[in-house]
Amino acid sequence: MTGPTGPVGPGADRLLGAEADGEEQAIEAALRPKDLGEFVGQERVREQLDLVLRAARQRGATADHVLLSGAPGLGKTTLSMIIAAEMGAPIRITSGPAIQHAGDLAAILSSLTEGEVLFLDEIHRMSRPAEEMLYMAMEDFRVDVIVGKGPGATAIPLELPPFTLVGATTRAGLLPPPLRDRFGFTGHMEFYGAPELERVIHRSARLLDVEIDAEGAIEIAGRSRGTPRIANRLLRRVRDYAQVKADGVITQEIASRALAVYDVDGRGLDRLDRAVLTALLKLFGGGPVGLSTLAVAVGEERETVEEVAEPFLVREGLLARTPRGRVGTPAAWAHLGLTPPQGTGSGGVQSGLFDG
Ligand SMILES: Nc1ncnc2c1ncn2[C@@H]1O[C@H](COP(=O)(O)OP(=O)(O)OP(=O)(O)O)[C@@H](O)[C@H]1O
Repeated sequence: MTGPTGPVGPGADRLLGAEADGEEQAIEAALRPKDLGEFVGQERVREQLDLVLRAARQRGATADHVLLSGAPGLGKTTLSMIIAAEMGAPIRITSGPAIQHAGDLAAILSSLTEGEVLFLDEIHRMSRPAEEMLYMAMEDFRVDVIVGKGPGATAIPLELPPFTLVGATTRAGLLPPPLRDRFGFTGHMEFYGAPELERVIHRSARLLDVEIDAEGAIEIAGRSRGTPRIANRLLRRVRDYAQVKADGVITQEIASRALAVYDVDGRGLDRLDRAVLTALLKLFGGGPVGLSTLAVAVGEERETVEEVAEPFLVREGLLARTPRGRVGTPAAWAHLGLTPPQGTGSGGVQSGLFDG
């Protein structure tokens, strides 16, 4: 289907998606800061975590369990690896969706060594029985392994070595309170400001052996949606452009030209984001319009519009979710250089349709 700005399609370019794909993971590994000193930004979490880890080291104890919450690509995996490195401990990495049965978790827990860090990504997506096993493991370093079925089933207690669980979630609110309460420390990762993203970009450029000037880094940082993973990804695409179309050096002009080729606009919106906004403003006069209608208009699934495009548009103050549907804000009209019709569209915003 064709949207108001041309075909977007289910495979719409997600250069700005915050998830990492397979190939990217290897590059990310090379760009990961190795200790707290190298980790850019997140001052509060860094300072608090530094205290937690230092105190544990001084006591010669295993660090308390740590919960990290925040959007994808903000550095939760990186921080879990830093925790292990700072504690001089090995790390085991798994994720909630990979643990479907309590037995899967028992197998992992029983093979941990003393002091080991277990990183459990997307911890909110673990199955219920596994979650209940985790409660006991976190608190008492013990699990009950159930042998047999029905009335003849018996629980065999299994002692575990002390370990540090680092749980990561994009939605701390989705965690059941008994699980949340068992973490000794919770760090909430915020989106990064432009100066921090510039530091991430300069650091990555050094590691990738790419020459970039201050303005070039500012240009990329401004389009990175507050997310280091996206900043690193844009840097690599701009590097390609600089290498093929210029002398390899990234300046403001090169970054700007490159990102125009990749359809990333000055504010960090990509094709899908702009298609959604354009449909909302041009076809529906700024709304309110239902999510399903908006999705059909841009030729995407409801979920794609809701989960991929909208969070950033809402965060940027360009789109509002109201009880009567989606509404384009005055900032959206301004961003696309359009004039709102009199008395409708963004008028909905002024007449108090916001739901919060
Ligand atoms: N504070 C930081 N300083 C420098 N680089 C960072 C920082 N945070 C993240 N990065 C870089 O961003 C990329 C993504 O980080 P990471 O994989 O840790 O994110 P994440 O929050 O675990 O994402 P997800 O939840 O999607 O797995 C990595 O390449 C990492 O090097």
